[in-house]
Amino acid sequence: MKEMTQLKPLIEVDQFSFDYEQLNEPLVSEVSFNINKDETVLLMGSSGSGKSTISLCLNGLYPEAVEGVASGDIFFKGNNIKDFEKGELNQNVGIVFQDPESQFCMITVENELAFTLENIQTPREEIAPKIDQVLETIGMIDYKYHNIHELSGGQKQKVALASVLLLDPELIILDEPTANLDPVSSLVFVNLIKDLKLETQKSIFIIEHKADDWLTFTDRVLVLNKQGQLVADDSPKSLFTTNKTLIENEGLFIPKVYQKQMLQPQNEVKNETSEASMVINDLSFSRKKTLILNSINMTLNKGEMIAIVGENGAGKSTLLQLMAGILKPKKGNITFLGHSLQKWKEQKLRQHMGFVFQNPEHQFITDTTYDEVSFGMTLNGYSEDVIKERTEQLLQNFQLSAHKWSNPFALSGGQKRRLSVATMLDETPDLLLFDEPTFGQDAQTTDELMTIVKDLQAKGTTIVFVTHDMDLVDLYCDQVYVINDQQVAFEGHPHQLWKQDALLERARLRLPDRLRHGQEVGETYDLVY
Ligand SMILES: Nc1ncnc2c1ncn2[C@@H]1O[C@H](COP(=O)(O)OP(=O)(O)OP(=O)(O)O)[C@@H](O)[C@H]1O
Ligand SMILES: Nc1ncnc2c1ncn2[C@@H]1O[C@H](COP(=O)(O)OP(=O)(O)OP(=O)(O)O)[C@@H](O)[C@H]1O
Repeated sequence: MKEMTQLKPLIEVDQFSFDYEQLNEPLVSEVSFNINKDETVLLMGSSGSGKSTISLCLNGLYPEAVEGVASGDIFFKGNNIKDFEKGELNQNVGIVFQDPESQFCMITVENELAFTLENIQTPREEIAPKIDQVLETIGMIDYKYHNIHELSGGQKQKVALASVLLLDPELIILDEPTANLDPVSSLVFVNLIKDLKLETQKSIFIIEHKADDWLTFTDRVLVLNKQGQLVADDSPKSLFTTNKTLIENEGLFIPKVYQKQMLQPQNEVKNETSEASMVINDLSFSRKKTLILNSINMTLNKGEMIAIVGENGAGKSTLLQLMAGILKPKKGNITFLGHSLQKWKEQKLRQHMGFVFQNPEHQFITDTTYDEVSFGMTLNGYSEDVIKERTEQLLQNFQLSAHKWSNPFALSGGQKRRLSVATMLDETPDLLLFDEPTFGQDAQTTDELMTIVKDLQAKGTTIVFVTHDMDLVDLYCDQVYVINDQQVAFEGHPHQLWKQDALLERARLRLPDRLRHGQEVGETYDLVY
């Protein structure tokens, strides 16, 4: 497959369909589109519509790696990808997976990147400088010798990107690449891809639910509908102005610059009862002699919605795991419902407190979506009728009924996240701890998920979530904590936080959409690591 015709589109997808054997209906139906050299194409579609599946077909991983059947054709520079040798396409079409963890083969960051370079026969003497250069570019040089499994979610995502950059492919596919990045890292990342494209004329294919930051260099937007058909292939401007209804009907996010009216948060309301659900006193925690959290004090009141924010690696997930009793504090103590967390019996604690992991896969323990939701109720001895009724209801609320008998690991990224939340709601907990609750969701599922969470809050549940989504903080939270330099750098209502310019910058946060006045498409930021 050495001869490649330059004039053809880089990628040509012709009447392409895809069926998973486990699904009753075809997932992707007769989709046709091109990606030309030097083009940036954005693919949008509701959660579960088949976006990741298409991207994995573009670099030839699917259908071979799954129980699925494809029809139609995909061409790379005029050559059918079926005719490529194994691995040959990977160098030309690089992909950053939605779940970066599924991408790694080695233990340390350095070895992972060296492995990538060795696979493409990079001369030995070039390996070390190339690794240093790419780690500098993505702001991860300090983590060169770290174990990958000990990195935070955002740090893992950056390493996955570094790996693909080293391959230097002609087409880079990015499947929700900024989902785990803090707001400034996310913008830095987008600008990095933009510069890369300008300098090297690479083609970029992005899957994102929120298109905003990508618009300055997106040539075309494709929209996949819920039936797996391609219903739009247009410039962003034309699509988001003349075809807005289509986007709304598919439940997708309309970029801020094309919205007439932004959603407004509720007014600041003082919680009159102020009864504490959890109190954290002088909490410190270290990992491998590195201090992660230093003397944290927090009081989480009953029935409040509380966000924890901060840059990648700040210690947010660590703090949440300490609150859940999964990690034990080195110093200080945590009281939950008036009793020391350490004194709670595991089973009792789980009845009163729900915890949703950052990576939903870390939570799955059964073989079907149905069993995953009903597991807790079975353990707690509920009657079969009650279990069936509640499970069916939860599956319906989280748009998972059609996937009742699917293996949780075979769900789409967004579906996995919804399942991991549903499993915690078999009872109404006193405290619900979420690590990135809405990551990977489209506009409609974000809205539905937050409505469910708000209903729980109305019933008295205290909700704590870690997030990089400042709109979520702005719209829903009563209280926000900023973790910076191992400490609580801010505590208060989100409205107060948005006034703290210096802190926002230090903690790599951005204002929510509604407050970014006068910042048109093309917003640039003074971006330095
Ligand atoms: N199992 C582990 N062993 C050692 N260090 C770890 C481990 N897990 C995380 N860390 C380190 O602890 C620090 C805090 O990680 P944590 O996951 O709490 O950050 P975070 O604020 O949730 O980040 P993100 O926004 O990227 O998810 C990071 O520097 C990370 O590299
Ligand atoms: N390996 C698999 N086996 C069976 N079904 C699968 C498999 N992978 C994905 N699916 C199903 O195919 C559908 C599309 O999944 P895909 O990951 O392509 O969606 P997506 O549009 O990327 O969604 P999201 O925005 O939530 O990431 C989902 O309903 C999912 O359950």
